[in-house]
Amino acid sequence: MILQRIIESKKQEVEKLKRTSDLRDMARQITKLPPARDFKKAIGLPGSVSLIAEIKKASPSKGILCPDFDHRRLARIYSENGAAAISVLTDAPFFRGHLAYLEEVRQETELPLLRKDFIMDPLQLYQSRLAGADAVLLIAAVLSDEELTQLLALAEDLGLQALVEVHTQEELMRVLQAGAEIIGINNRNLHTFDTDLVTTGTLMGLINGPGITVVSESGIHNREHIQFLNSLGVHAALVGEALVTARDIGCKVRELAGGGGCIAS
Ligand SMILES: O=C(O)c1ccccc1NCC(=O)[C@H](O)[C@H](O)COP(=O)(O)O
Repeated sequence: MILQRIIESKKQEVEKLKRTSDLRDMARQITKLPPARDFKKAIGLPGSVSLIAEIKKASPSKGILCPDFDHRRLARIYSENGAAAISVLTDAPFFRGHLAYLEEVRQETELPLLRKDFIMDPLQLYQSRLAGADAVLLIAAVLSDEELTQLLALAEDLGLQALVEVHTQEELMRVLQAGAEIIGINNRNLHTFDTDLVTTGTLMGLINGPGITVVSESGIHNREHIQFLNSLGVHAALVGEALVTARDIGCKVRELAGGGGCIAS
């Protein structure tokens, strides 16, 4: 499965990073930073679906999505047209992202920023906060219960919020048990890469605790999809491909964020 290949590559990347990083110095630098922005609050407005707009150059399933990719420009367009938060893919080998994109996007917008990567080690949380992230993605499928609990606690200590991603009922039960408060339901089947919003419909029905913010991720392309998610009570939609491949990106952001539509994009 692609996730296993990504994780093997990420483990090697993190081991290399550890050889050149001074965690204590990173922790010292973090104490000097202003507080992170409130990602959960920005995306959790009841009664509507907030847009988390993703800066995504490529994907393992589709290759290069955006040949004239410009992360700074995307951040400005997303901010000016009604996105509630921005997700920045920083994985290089599989998504052609870069940590520097996060730092540079931070200079373009005041919106909360999600670092989207494959986080499995505390060092990556320190690195994320220093690069300007307000929130990080934690993927239940690649973390044990113990790792998930530890990373959630450290993220909170560092002032980061965590979007915890699930694909199945079993993963959902694990992350609720671990105390996740922002849950991402990923509609992408990682074996086939097919997306189906029914995944959100199925898992959403199993979340009934108060204070949980739910994000539907992947395969969201148009206003009808957003309306369907709204009918389920989902708080936010995470969208990459439909935005970066749109002919008029600003229009597409407005269509998905509910601020007016666009024709033929
Ligand atoms: O995008 C992929 O092909 C992919 C493959 C394997 C693991 C993760 C993958 N995507 C990460 C994401 O979660 C998406 O970038 C995000 O949900 C936005 O999805 P989309 O709107 O469908 O680009």
